[in-house]
Amino acid sequence: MRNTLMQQIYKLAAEDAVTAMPISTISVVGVAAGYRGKPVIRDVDVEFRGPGVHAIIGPNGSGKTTLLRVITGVIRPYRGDVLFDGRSIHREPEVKRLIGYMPAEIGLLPRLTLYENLETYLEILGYDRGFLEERLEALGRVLPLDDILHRMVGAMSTGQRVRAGLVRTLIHDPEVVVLDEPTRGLDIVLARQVREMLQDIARDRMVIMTTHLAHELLELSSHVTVMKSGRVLFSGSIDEFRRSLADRPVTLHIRTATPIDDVLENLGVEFQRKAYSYYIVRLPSLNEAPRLLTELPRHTGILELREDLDELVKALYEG
Ligand SMILES: Nc1ncnc2c1ncn2[C@@H]1O[C@H](COP(=O)(O)OP(=O)(O)OP(=O)(O)O)[C@@H](O)[C@H]1O
Repeated sequence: MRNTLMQQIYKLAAEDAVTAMPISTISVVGVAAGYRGKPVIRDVDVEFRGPGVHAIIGPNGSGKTTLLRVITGVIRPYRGDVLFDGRSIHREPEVKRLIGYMPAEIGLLPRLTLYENLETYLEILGYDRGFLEERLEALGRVLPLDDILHRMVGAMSTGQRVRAGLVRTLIHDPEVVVLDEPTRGLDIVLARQVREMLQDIARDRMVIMTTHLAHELLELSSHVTVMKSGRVLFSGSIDEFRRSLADRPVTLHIRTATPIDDVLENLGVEFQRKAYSYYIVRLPSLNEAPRLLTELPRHTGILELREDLDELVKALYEG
């Protein structure tokens, strides 16, 4: 087994949290929600069951973030409810303590240090300072905190801010971890580290996250929920989703450190070189992506990778 960061964190968490019981089911029941009285999600019925990564995908503006906000109790639905093993997050506020939520904007106050953010956050949740020190000691044994703990959040680099955001998200040892595009804006190496952490967390806990990246979806997720125009179009296992994608082509935009024409030729994929080391690769099916993305780093650095998951989802559900 890999001795990664999160395995260690969760070993510690298991020692700390003797009484914690994993949440086995989150049920979103008949939810309509939105802003200023206007619903942006409607008739949403979906269930997240068991440990693993539950990905929510869908085009921009389809309501993914709004759904996460309803699940985490940040906004109240106009209709319906969200039940954590039968307990309503909207009617029983203590249920919120079971969740660690990292919004797309990370959710830290920029004028405070990480430490001050953590103090404020735990105070809101009703924990005392002793608990903060205890958890920091546990997390600090495995997650580098020295360079970020007393740094003002507004002065952090993107990678530091995401690391700080994860510390804040995990500080109260949550049963359910909810993340809005956690790898957005990260370089390839850091994004991979974050994915490894999430995989480890998801061994025994529920992780619910949004993504726009097809390869991230296939690499990480056990379950997928597809949203479009505020409604859920599909919710099921990654295997069911893969089967529905089996014959769909996908286009990847890849920038590499050095040219890789011969590597791509050997892999037998269709490609166009647009500039010195910028390629457009057309795969016959999205299921081919993991093979390609495992092979390429053996030959050169990948500087940038984009795939149009939205386009794929659109093609799937409109055509
Ligand atoms: N705070 C807000 N106030 C008013 N409208 C909002 C607010 N947040 C989101 N919306 C609107 O709700 C709709 C759904 O947005 P949401 O952010 O949930 O979608 P999304 O699927 O997460 O999009 P993206 O992929 O771009 O992050 C959009 O039309 C958006 O403009």
